[in-house]
Amino acid sequence: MSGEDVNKQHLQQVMDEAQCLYTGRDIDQALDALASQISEVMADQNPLVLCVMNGGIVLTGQLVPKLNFLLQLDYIHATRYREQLQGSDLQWRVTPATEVKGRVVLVLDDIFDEGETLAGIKSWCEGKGASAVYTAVLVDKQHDRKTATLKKADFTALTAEDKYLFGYGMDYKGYWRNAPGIYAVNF
Ligand SMILES: O=P(O)(O)OC[C@H]1O[C@H](OP(=O)(O)OP(=O)(O)O)[C@H](O)[C@@H]1O
Ligand code: HPA
Repeated sequence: MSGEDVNKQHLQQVMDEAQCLYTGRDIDQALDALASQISEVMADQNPLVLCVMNGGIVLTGQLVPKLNFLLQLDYIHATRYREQLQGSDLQWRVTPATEVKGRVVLVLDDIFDEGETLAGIKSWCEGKGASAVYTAVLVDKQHDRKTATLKKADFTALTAEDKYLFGYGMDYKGYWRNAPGIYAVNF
C-alpha cells in the first residue's frame, strides 16, 4: 500500500478506539527486568545481537542500551505477515552481514505470536553454525495456536491477550509501529 492510497481515516479510528495494554512507562520497567534476565545469562558470552526487522527495531533500540556488556549488533529481515493481519510463509529479505558461525546469538523481536518467525530464524542461525541461539521478545500473545516447534522465547518482557496488537514496533497494516505503548485493536 502506498502512503497516498492508505485510508488515513480508518487508521486514525483504529488508534482512537484501541485499548492501551501497556504504556511506555510500563514497557520501560519491563525492559529493565528483561535486560537483567538477559545479562545474567549472556553477560560474558560476547553475543551477536540480531534485530528482526521491521518489528524488532523499537525493542532493540530501547533494550540494547540497557545491556551493559560486550556485544555486537546486526539485523536480519524475514517477514510472514507483510501488512496483513494473518501470517503465511516466511519470506527472507536480508540475512546478517556479520558471520554467525561460532557465535552466541541473541535474536530480538517485537512479538511471539504463532512462533513461526522466531523458529525459522533460530533454525537458520543454527544451520549457519551459531554455537547457541537465544530469543527475546517484547510480548508473547497468549493463545493455543503456537504452531512452530518453538513454543516461547527464551526471554519475554510482557504477555498480552489474544487480540491484534500494535505499537512499539508492531504494525497495523504497516502503520502505528510508532505508537508509544502496546495497543490492542478493538474490532
Ligand atoms: O510468531 P509469528 O506468528 O511468526 O509472528 C511474529 C512475527 O510477525 C511480525 O513480523 P511481520 O511478518 O509482520 O513483519 P514486520 O516485522 O515487518 O512487521 C513480528 O514482527 C514477528 O516477527
Ligand atoms: N500485531 C502486529 N504484528 C504481528 C502480530 C500482531 O498481533 N502478530 C504477528 N505479527
